Amino acid sequence: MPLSPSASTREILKNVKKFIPPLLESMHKGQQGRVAVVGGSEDYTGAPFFSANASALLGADLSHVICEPQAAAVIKTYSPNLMVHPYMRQSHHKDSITSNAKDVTDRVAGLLDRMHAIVVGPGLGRDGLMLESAGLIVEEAKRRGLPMVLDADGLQLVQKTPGIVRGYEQAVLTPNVVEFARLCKALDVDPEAGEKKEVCGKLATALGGVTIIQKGPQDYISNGQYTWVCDVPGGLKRSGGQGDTLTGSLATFLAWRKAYMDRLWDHDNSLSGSDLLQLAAFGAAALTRTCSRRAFEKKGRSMQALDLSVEVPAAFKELYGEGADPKL
Ligand SMILES: NC(=O)C1=CN([C@@H]2O[C@H](COP(=O)(O)OP(=O)(O)OC[C@H]3O[C@@H](n4cnc5c(N)ncnc54)[C@H](O)[C@@H]3O)[C@@H](O)[C@H]2O)[C@@H](O)CC1
Ligand SMILES: Nc1ncnc2c1ncn2[C@@H]1O[C@H](COP(=O)(O)OP(=O)(O)OP(=O)(O)O)[C@@H](O)[C@H]1O
Ligand SMILES: [Mg+2]
Repeated sequence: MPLSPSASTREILKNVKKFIPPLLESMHKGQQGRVAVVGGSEDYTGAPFFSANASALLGADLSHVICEPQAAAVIKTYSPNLMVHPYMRQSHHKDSITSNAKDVTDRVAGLLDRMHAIVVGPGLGRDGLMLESAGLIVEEAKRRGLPMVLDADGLQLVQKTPGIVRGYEQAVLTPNVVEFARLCKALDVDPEAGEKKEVCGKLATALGGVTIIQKGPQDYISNGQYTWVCDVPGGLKRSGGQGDTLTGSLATFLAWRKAYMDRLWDHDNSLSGSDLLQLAAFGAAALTRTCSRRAFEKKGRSMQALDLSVEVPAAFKELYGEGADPKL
Protein backbone atom coordinates (compact mmCIF):
# COMPACT_ATOMS: atom_id res chain seq x y z
CA MET A 1 0.00 0.00 0.00
CA PRO A 2 1.73 3.27 -1.04
CA LEU A 3 2.57 5.72 1.74
CA SER A 4 0.06 8.54 1.90
CA PRO A 5 1.29 12.05 1.01
CA SER A 6 2.35 14.29 3.90
CA ALA A 7 -0.03 16.84 5.42
CA SER A 8 1.86 19.68 3.72
CA THR A 9 1.40 17.97 0.35
CA ARG A 10 -2.33 17.65 0.99
CA GLU A 11 -2.43 21.36 1.97
CA ILE A 12 -0.66 22.40 -1.23
CA LEU A 13 -2.95 20.24 -3.38
CA LYS A 14 -5.94 22.09 -1.89
CA ASN A 15 -4.44 25.33 -3.23
CA VAL A 16 -3.79 23.75 -6.63
CA LYS A 17 -7.54 23.06 -6.85
CA LYS A 18 -8.22 26.79 -6.50
CA PHE A 19 -6.90 27.64 -9.96
CA ILE A 20 -8.34 24.73 -11.92
CA PRO A 21 -10.92 26.52 -14.11
CA PRO A 22 -14.53 25.35 -13.81
CA LEU A 23 -16.18 24.32 -17.10
CA LEU A 24 -18.80 27.01 -17.69
CA GLU A 25 -21.46 27.47 -20.40
CA SER A 26 -20.02 30.94 -20.97
CA MET A 27 -16.57 29.64 -21.99
CA HIS A 28 -15.41 29.34 -25.62
CA LYS A 29 -12.88 27.11 -27.41
CA GLY A 30 -9.32 27.73 -26.24
CA GLN A 31 -10.08 29.32 -22.89
CA GLN A 32 -9.20 26.11 -21.02
CA GLY A 33 -5.76 26.35 -22.60
CA ARG A 34 -3.80 26.55 -25.86
CA VAL A 35 -0.47 24.72 -25.59
CA ALA A 36 2.39 23.98 -28.00
CA VAL A 37 5.17 21.38 -27.63
CA VAL A 38 8.39 22.21 -29.53
CA GLY A 39 10.24 18.99 -30.24
CA GLY A 40 10.05 15.84 -32.35
CA SER A 41 12.79 14.72 -34.69
CA GLU A 42 13.64 11.76 -36.87
CA ASP A 43 14.90 9.94 -33.76
CA TYR A 44 12.08 10.71 -31.35
CA THR A 45 8.35 10.96 -32.00
CA GLY A 46 7.02 9.49 -28.75
CA ALA A 47 8.16 12.19 -26.34
CA PRO A 48 6.42 15.16 -28.02
CA PHE A 49 3.27 13.06 -28.45
CA PHE A 50 3.20 11.99 -24.79
CA SER A 51 3.67 15.61 -23.76
CA ALA A 52 1.03 17.17 -26.04
CA ASN A 53 -1.38 14.29 -25.40
CA ALA A 54 -1.04 14.70 -21.62
CA SER A 55 -1.78 18.43 -21.92
CA ALA A 56 -4.98 17.63 -23.86
CA LEU A 57 -6.04 14.75 -21.57
CA LEU A 58 -5.61 16.99 -18.52
CA GLY A 59 -7.90 19.55 -20.11
CA ALA A 60 -6.27 21.98 -22.54
CA ASP A 61 -8.65 22.82 -25.41
CA LEU A 62 -5.97 22.97 -28.12
CA SER A 63 -2.68 21.06 -28.13
CA HIS A 64 -0.05 21.61 -30.84
CA VAL A 65 3.25 19.95 -31.71
CA ILE A 66 5.90 21.89 -33.63
CA CYS A 67 8.45 19.43 -35.01
CA GLU A 68 10.47 18.10 -37.94
CA PRO A 69 8.48 17.06 -41.07
CA GLN A 70 9.41 13.39 -40.69
CA ALA A 71 8.28 13.39 -37.06
CA ALA A 72 5.13 15.34 -38.00
CA ALA A 73 4.01 12.69 -40.47
CA VAL A 74 4.32 10.06 -37.74
CA ILE A 75 2.79 12.02 -34.84
CA LYS A 76 -0.23 12.95 -36.98
CA THR A 77 -0.98 9.23 -37.19
CA TYR A 78 -0.93 8.88 -33.39
CA SER A 79 -3.89 11.20 -32.84
CA PRO A 80 -6.15 13.48 -34.90
CA ASN A 81 -6.76 15.54 -31.75
CA LEU A 82 -3.32 17.14 -31.92
CA MET A 83 -2.41 19.89 -34.40
CA VAL A 84 1.04 18.99 -35.73
CA HIS A 85 3.14 21.60 -37.59
CA PRO A 86 6.21 20.44 -39.59
CA TYR A 87 8.11 23.75 -39.19
CA MET A 88 11.35 22.54 -37.55
CA ARG A 89 14.31 21.30 -39.60
CA GLN A 90 17.34 19.12 -38.85
CA SER A 91 20.59 20.23 -40.50
CA HIS A 92 20.41 17.57 -43.21
CA HIS A 93 16.74 18.34 -43.99
CA LYS A 94 17.03 22.00 -45.05
CA ASP A 95 14.89 22.96 -48.04
CA SER A 96 14.04 26.03 -50.15
CA ILE A 97 11.44 27.34 -47.68
CA THR A 98 13.35 26.67 -44.50
CA SER A 99 17.11 26.71 -44.56
CA ASN A 100 18.06 28.38 -41.28
CA ALA A 101 16.89 28.97 -37.71
CA LYS A 102 15.40 32.37 -38.56
CA ASP A 103 13.21 30.84 -41.31
CA VAL A 104 11.97 28.29 -38.75
CA THR A 105 11.29 30.93 -36.12
CA ASP A 106 9.44 33.20 -38.57
CA ARG A 107 7.03 30.33 -39.27
CA VAL A 108 6.62 29.43 -35.59
CA ALA A 109 6.17 33.03 -34.34
CA GLY A 110 2.60 33.28 -35.64
CA LEU A 111 1.63 30.19 -33.64
CA LEU A 112 3.20 31.54 -30.45
CA ASP A 113 0.87 34.58 -30.57
CA ARG A 114 -2.03 32.19 -29.90
CA MET A 115 -0.45 30.08 -27.13
CA HIS A 116 -0.84 30.29 -23.35
CA ALA A 117 2.20 28.10 -22.63
CA ILE A 118 4.88 26.16 -24.51
CA VAL A 119 7.06 23.14 -23.82
CA VAL A 120 10.54 23.08 -25.40
CA GLY A 121 12.56 19.87 -25.57
CA PRO A 122 10.69 16.56 -25.75
CA GLY A 123 12.26 14.63 -28.63
CA LEU A 124 14.13 17.70 -29.88
CA GLY A 125 17.39 15.76 -30.24
CA ARG A 126 20.88 17.24 -30.36
CA ASP A 127 21.02 18.47 -34.00
CA GLY A 128 22.57 21.95 -34.23
CA LEU A 129 19.82 23.53 -36.36
CA MET A 130 17.09 22.08 -34.14
CA LEU A 131 18.76 23.45 -30.99
CA GLU A 132 19.47 26.84 -32.61
CA SER A 133 15.83 27.11 -33.76
CA ALA A 134 14.57 26.10 -30.31
CA GLY A 135 16.77 28.83 -28.79
CA LEU A 136 15.23 31.50 -31.06
CA ILE A 137 11.75 30.18 -30.27
CA VAL A 138 12.50 30.57 -26.54
CA GLU A 139 13.52 34.19 -27.20
CA GLU A 140 10.25 34.79 -29.14
CA ALA A 141 8.26 33.22 -26.30
CA LYS A 142 9.99 35.47 -23.74
CA ARG A 143 9.17 38.51 -25.87
CA ARG A 144 5.51 37.46 -25.62
CA GLY A 145 5.72 36.85 -21.86
CA LEU A 146 4.77 33.19 -22.36
CA PRO A 147 5.26 30.68 -19.54
CA MET A 148 7.50 27.88 -20.77
CA VAL A 149 8.59 24.41 -19.72
CA LEU A 150 12.16 23.36 -20.61
CA ASP A 151 12.90 19.65 -20.56
CA ALA A 152 15.12 16.96 -22.09
CA ASP A 153 17.23 18.36 -24.94
CA GLY A 154 15.71 21.78 -24.21
CA LEU A 155 17.75 21.71 -21.00
CA GLN A 156 20.84 21.42 -23.23
CA LEU A 157 20.10 25.02 -24.28
CA VAL A 158 20.19 26.15 -20.63
CA GLN A 159 23.29 24.11 -19.93
CA LYS A 160 25.11 25.72 -22.86
CA THR A 161 23.68 29.26 -22.45
CA PRO A 162 22.18 29.78 -18.97
CA GLY A 163 21.41 33.38 -19.97
CA ILE A 164 18.63 32.13 -22.24
CA VAL A 165 16.34 31.74 -19.20
CA ARG A 166 18.24 33.50 -16.40
CA GLY A 167 15.82 35.85 -14.59
CA TYR A 168 12.84 34.72 -16.67
CA GLU A 169 10.56 33.71 -13.79
CA GLN A 170 7.97 32.12 -16.07
CA ALA A 171 10.44 29.40 -17.08
CA VAL A 172 9.95 26.01 -15.41
CA LEU A 173 12.79 23.48 -15.79
CA THR A 174 12.11 19.77 -15.26
CA PRO A 175 15.51 18.02 -14.99
CA ASN A 176 15.92 14.35 -14.15
CA VAL A 177 18.79 13.33 -11.91
CA VAL A 178 21.34 13.37 -14.76
CA GLU A 179 20.17 16.66 -16.22
CA PHE A 180 20.11 18.25 -12.74
CA ALA A 181 23.77 17.32 -12.22
CA ARG A 182 24.67 18.75 -15.64
CA LEU A 183 22.89 22.04 -14.82
CA CYS A 184 24.62 22.29 -11.41
CA LYS A 185 27.97 21.86 -13.16
CA ALA A 186 27.12 24.46 -15.80
CA LEU A 187 26.03 26.96 -13.12
CA ASP A 188 28.83 26.16 -10.67
CA VAL A 189 26.41 24.93 -8.01
CA ASP A 190 27.97 22.27 -5.76
CA PRO A 191 25.49 19.35 -5.72
CA GLU A 192 26.95 18.21 -2.39
CA ALA A 193 26.66 21.59 -0.64
CA GLY A 194 23.73 21.01 1.67
CA GLU A 195 20.54 18.99 1.57
CA LYS A 196 19.03 18.07 -1.80
CA LYS A 197 16.19 20.57 -1.41
CA GLU A 198 18.69 23.35 -0.64
CA VAL A 199 20.75 22.54 -3.74
CA CYS A 200 17.58 22.75 -5.86
CA GLY A 201 16.95 26.22 -4.39
CA LYS A 202 20.55 27.26 -5.10
CA LEU A 203 20.23 26.23 -8.75
CA ALA A 204 16.94 28.16 -9.09
CA THR A 205 18.64 31.20 -7.57
CA ALA A 206 21.69 30.82 -9.83
CA LEU A 207 19.24 30.98 -12.76
CA GLY A 208 17.65 34.15 -11.42
CA GLY A 209 14.43 32.79 -9.93
CA VAL A 210 13.22 30.25 -12.50
CA THR A 211 11.18 27.37 -11.10
CA ILE A 212 12.84 23.96 -11.02
CA ILE A 213 11.21 20.55 -10.64
CA GLN A 214 14.06 18.22 -9.69
CA LYS A 215 12.57 14.80 -10.48
CA GLY A 216 13.48 11.77 -8.39
CA PRO A 217 12.26 9.49 -5.56
CA GLN A 218 10.66 12.71 -4.29
CA ASP A 219 10.39 15.80 -6.48
CA TYR A 220 11.91 19.06 -5.22
CA ILE A 221 10.15 22.17 -6.50
CA SER A 222 11.89 25.49 -5.97
CA ASN A 223 11.96 29.08 -7.24
CA GLY A 224 14.94 29.91 -5.01
CA GLN A 225 12.79 31.61 -2.37
CA TYR A 226 11.14 28.44 -1.06
CA THR A 227 11.27 24.75 -1.90
CA TRP A 228 8.44 22.23 -1.70
CA VAL A 229 8.83 18.47 -1.61
CA CYS A 230 6.33 16.46 -3.63
CA ASP A 231 6.09 13.10 -1.86
CA VAL A 232 2.99 11.86 -3.66
CA PRO A 233 3.59 8.10 -4.15
CA GLY A 234 4.84 7.19 -7.65
CA GLY A 235 5.50 3.95 -9.53
CA LEU A 236 8.55 1.70 -9.28
CA LYS A 237 9.14 1.22 -13.02
CA ARG A 238 11.57 3.72 -14.52
CA SER A 239 10.58 3.43 -18.18
CA GLY A 240 11.45 6.26 -20.59
CA GLY A 241 8.88 8.91 -21.43
CA GLN A 242 7.36 9.49 -17.98
CA GLY A 243 8.82 12.99 -17.83
CA ASP A 244 6.80 13.84 -20.92
CA THR A 245 3.52 13.43 -19.01
CA LEU A 246 4.95 15.94 -16.53
CA THR A 247 5.80 18.56 -19.17
CA GLY A 248 2.45 18.29 -20.95
CA SER A 249 0.35 18.43 -17.78
CA LEU A 250 2.51 21.30 -16.50
CA ALA A 251 1.81 23.30 -19.66
CA THR A 252 -1.93 22.92 -19.05
CA PHE A 253 -1.57 23.99 -15.40
CA LEU A 254 0.38 27.05 -16.66
CA ALA A 255 -2.45 27.84 -19.09
CA TRP A 256 -4.91 27.53 -16.18
CA ARG A 257 -2.71 29.92 -14.17
CA LYS A 258 -3.24 32.50 -16.94
CA ALA A 259 -7.00 31.88 -16.95
CA TYR A 260 -7.02 32.45 -13.15
CA MET A 261 -4.97 35.66 -13.45
CA ASP A 262 -7.27 36.88 -16.25
CA ARG A 263 -10.24 36.31 -13.89
CA LEU A 264 -11.92 34.01 -16.40
CA TRP A 265 -14.28 32.97 -13.60
CA ASP A 266 -15.31 34.40 -10.25
CA HIS A 267 -12.74 33.45 -7.55
CA ASP A 268 -11.16 34.93 -4.44
CA ASN A 269 -7.98 36.00 -6.33
CA SER A 270 -5.92 34.97 -3.30
CA LEU A 271 -3.05 33.42 -5.30
CA SER A 272 -0.19 35.53 -6.74
CA GLY A 273 1.47 34.95 -10.10
CA SER A 274 4.62 33.52 -8.52
CA ASP A 275 2.67 31.30 -6.08
CA LEU A 276 0.77 30.01 -9.10
CA LEU A 277 4.01 29.02 -10.85
CA GLN A 278 5.02 26.90 -7.83
CA LEU A 279 1.49 25.48 -7.54
CA ALA A 280 1.40 24.61 -11.27
CA ALA A 281 4.73 22.79 -10.90
CA PHE A 282 3.57 20.94 -7.79
CA GLY A 283 0.20 20.10 -9.32
CA ALA A 284 1.78 18.60 -12.44
CA ALA A 285 4.41 16.71 -10.43
CA ALA A 286 1.71 15.20 -8.19
CA LEU A 287 -0.42 14.27 -11.20
CA THR A 288 2.47 12.59 -13.03
CA ARG A 289 3.52 10.59 -9.99
CA THR A 290 -0.07 9.46 -9.47
CA CYS A 291 -0.32 8.41 -13.13
CA SER A 292 2.89 6.42 -12.71
CA ARG A 293 1.67 4.79 -9.49
CA ARG A 294 -1.68 3.84 -11.01
CA ALA A 295 -0.07 2.54 -14.21
CA PHE A 296 2.48 0.52 -12.23
CA GLU A 297 -0.25 -1.01 -10.06
CA LYS A 298 -1.87 -2.27 -13.25
CA LYS A 299 1.11 -3.14 -15.46
CA GLY A 300 4.07 -3.78 -13.12
CA ARG A 301 7.32 -4.40 -14.99
CA SER A 302 5.60 -4.10 -18.36
CA MET A 303 4.60 -0.48 -17.66
CA GLN A 304 5.49 2.00 -20.42
CA ALA A 305 5.01 5.72 -21.00
CA LEU A 306 1.70 5.30 -22.84
CA ASP A 307 0.26 3.65 -19.71
CA LEU A 308 0.66 6.98 -17.89
CA SER A 309 -1.35 8.88 -20.52
CA VAL A 310 -4.30 6.53 -20.00
CA GLU A 311 -4.27 7.32 -16.26
CA VAL A 312 -4.41 11.15 -16.56
CA PRO A 313 -8.22 11.53 -16.16
CA ALA A 314 -8.43 9.14 -13.18
CA ALA A 315 -5.30 10.61 -11.55
CA PHE A 316 -6.81 14.09 -11.90
CA LYS A 317 -10.02 12.96 -10.19
CA GLU A 318 -8.06 11.17 -7.44
CA LEU A 319 -6.07 14.32 -6.63
CA TYR A 320 -8.44 17.17 -7.48
CA GLY A 321 -11.93 15.74 -7.61
CA GLU A 322 -13.85 17.61 -10.30
CA GLY A 323 -11.42 20.55 -9.94
CA ALA A 324 -12.22 24.07 -8.79
CA ASP A 325 -15.57 24.63 -7.14
CA PRO A 326 -16.83 28.01 -8.44
CA LYS A 327 -18.09 28.76 -4.92
CA LEU A 328 -14.47 28.55 -3.54
N1 LIG B 1 9.65 7.47 -26.64
C1 LIG B 1 10.35 8.58 -26.89
O1 LIG B 1 10.22 9.24 -27.93
C2 LIG B 1 11.29 9.05 -25.83
C3 LIG B 1 12.16 10.05 -26.17
N2 LIG B 1 13.05 10.57 -25.29
C4 LIG B 1 13.92 11.62 -25.76
O2 LIG B 1 15.25 11.13 -25.81
C5 LIG B 1 16.12 12.25 -25.82
C6 LIG B 1 17.24 11.95 -24.87
O3 LIG B 1 16.67 11.89 -23.53
P1 LIG B 1 17.27 10.88 -22.44
O4 LIG B 1 16.87 11.38 -21.09
O5 LIG B 1 16.91 9.51 -22.72
O6 LIG B 1 18.81 10.94 -22.68
P2 LIG B 1 19.89 11.71 -21.83
O7 LIG B 1 20.98 12.08 -22.79
O8 LIG B 1 19.30 12.77 -21.00
O9 LIG B 1 20.35 10.54 -20.86
C7 LIG B 1 21.46 9.74 -21.30
C8 LIG B 1 21.62 8.67 -20.31
O10 LIG B 1 21.57 9.18 -18.98
C9 LIG B 1 20.92 8.24 -18.16
N3 LIG B 1 19.68 8.80 -17.65
C10 LIG B 1 18.79 9.56 -18.32
N4 LIG B 1 17.75 9.85 -17.52
C11 LIG B 1 18.02 9.28 -16.32
C12 LIG B 1 17.34 9.23 -15.08
N5 LIG B 1 16.15 9.84 -14.92
N6 LIG B 1 17.90 8.54 -14.05
C13 LIG B 1 19.10 7.93 -14.21
N7 LIG B 1 19.81 7.93 -15.38
C14 LIG B 1 19.25 8.60 -16.39
C15 LIG B 1 20.53 7.05 -19.01
O11 LIG B 1 21.56 6.09 -18.95
C16 LIG B 1 20.45 7.70 -20.38
O12 LIG B 1 20.64 6.80 -21.44
C17 LIG B 1 15.27 13.47 -25.41
O13 LIG B 1 14.98 14.25 -26.56
C18 LIG B 1 13.99 12.84 -24.90
O14 LIG B 1 12.87 13.70 -25.09
C19 LIG B 1 13.16 10.08 -23.91
O15 LIG B 1 12.49 10.99 -23.08
C20 LIG B 1 12.56 8.72 -23.72
C21 LIG B 1 11.28 8.46 -24.46
N1 LIG C 1 12.96 6.79 -7.78
C1 LIG C 1 11.74 7.26 -8.10
N2 LIG C 1 10.64 6.85 -7.40
C2 LIG C 1 9.40 7.32 -7.72
N3 LIG C 1 9.18 8.20 -8.73
C3 LIG C 1 10.25 8.60 -9.44
C4 LIG C 1 11.58 8.19 -9.18
N4 LIG C 1 12.42 8.79 -10.07
C5 LIG C 1 11.65 9.55 -10.85
N5 LIG C 1 10.35 9.45 -10.48
C6 LIG C 1 9.20 10.10 -11.11
O1 LIG C 1 9.12 9.60 -12.45
C7 LIG C 1 8.76 10.64 -13.36
C8 LIG C 1 9.82 10.79 -14.43
O2 LIG C 1 11.03 11.08 -13.81
P1 LIG C 1 12.41 10.65 -14.54
O3 LIG C 1 13.54 10.94 -13.60
O4 LIG C 1 12.27 9.29 -15.10
O5 LIG C 1 12.42 11.71 -15.75
P2 LIG C 1 13.11 11.57 -17.15
O6 LIG C 1 14.32 10.71 -17.09
O7 LIG C 1 13.28 12.96 -17.66
O8 LIG C 1 11.99 10.85 -18.02
P3 LIG C 1 11.95 10.80 -19.61
O9 LIG C 1 12.31 9.41 -20.01
O10 LIG C 1 10.55 11.16 -19.95
O11 LIG C 1 12.94 11.81 -20.12
C9 LIG C 1 8.58 11.89 -12.51
O12 LIG C 1 7.20 11.98 -12.20
C10 LIG C 1 9.35 11.61 -11.25
O13 LIG C 1 8.74 12.27 -10.14
MG1 LIG D 1 13.49 13.49 -19.49
